[in-house]
Amino acid sequence: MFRIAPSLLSANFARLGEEVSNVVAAGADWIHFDVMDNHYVPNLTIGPLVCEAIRPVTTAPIDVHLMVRPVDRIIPDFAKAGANIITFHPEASEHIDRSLGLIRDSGCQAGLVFNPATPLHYLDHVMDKIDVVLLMSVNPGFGGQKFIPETLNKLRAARARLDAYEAETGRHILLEIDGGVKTDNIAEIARAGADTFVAGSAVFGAGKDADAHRYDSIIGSLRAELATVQA
Ligand SMILES: O=C(CO)[C@@H](O)[C@H](O)COP(=O)(O)O
Repeated sequence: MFRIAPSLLSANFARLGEEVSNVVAAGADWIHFDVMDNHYVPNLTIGPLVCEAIRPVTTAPIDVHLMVRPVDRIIPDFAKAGANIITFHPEASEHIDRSLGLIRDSGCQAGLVFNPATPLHYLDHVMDKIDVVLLMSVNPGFGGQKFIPETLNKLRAARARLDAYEAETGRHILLEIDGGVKTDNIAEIARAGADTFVAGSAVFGAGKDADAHRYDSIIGSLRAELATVQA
């Protein structure tokens, strides 16, 4: 099963609730929520207050991607604000195992995020505490960047690793991709192993005026491309 997670980073912030309802009505599976701190990444976005504000608007899972350092003190705030999934960058955490535990203990699913040049070995020893692996296919901080093609090899390596883990334990870990996902590359990205697709500018760039019909059309096109791939 494939999941599409529009990234709010490219949404119209003046009409955020409406944007959330419209993309979910158009078939989005998750809402991707990018948290940037102007410290770990050179940009500043939204926090727990905004997460709390959109929570009543949808029952779709809110997928919080923390691009912040330090990580731990903000985790309980997002859990209280209604996040369902919380992911963070291992190099931004002092104690990766502890941060994953904090997320799980607060009732959310937990994941690690890998920048294009961050090695997958951060997964060693913590696989049992992970629900999602998120690979960045751009350097984090901004929407609208171009997909970095080398990410396809990294996806294949991550897929092999997660499949081997599932064969051994019976536990499925999601493999999410984020950055530069469009209708013309989503099928290739799925064939490389991703099952969950963050798309910011591809979705919201197509409907800056919060026109729900445009979201139907772009999410429909992304799904049509995915339908050509064996899940
Ligand atoms: O986390 C990030 C950027 O740091 C992403 O979620 C982007 O927001 C994806 O945007 P597009 O590349 O799809 O426009």
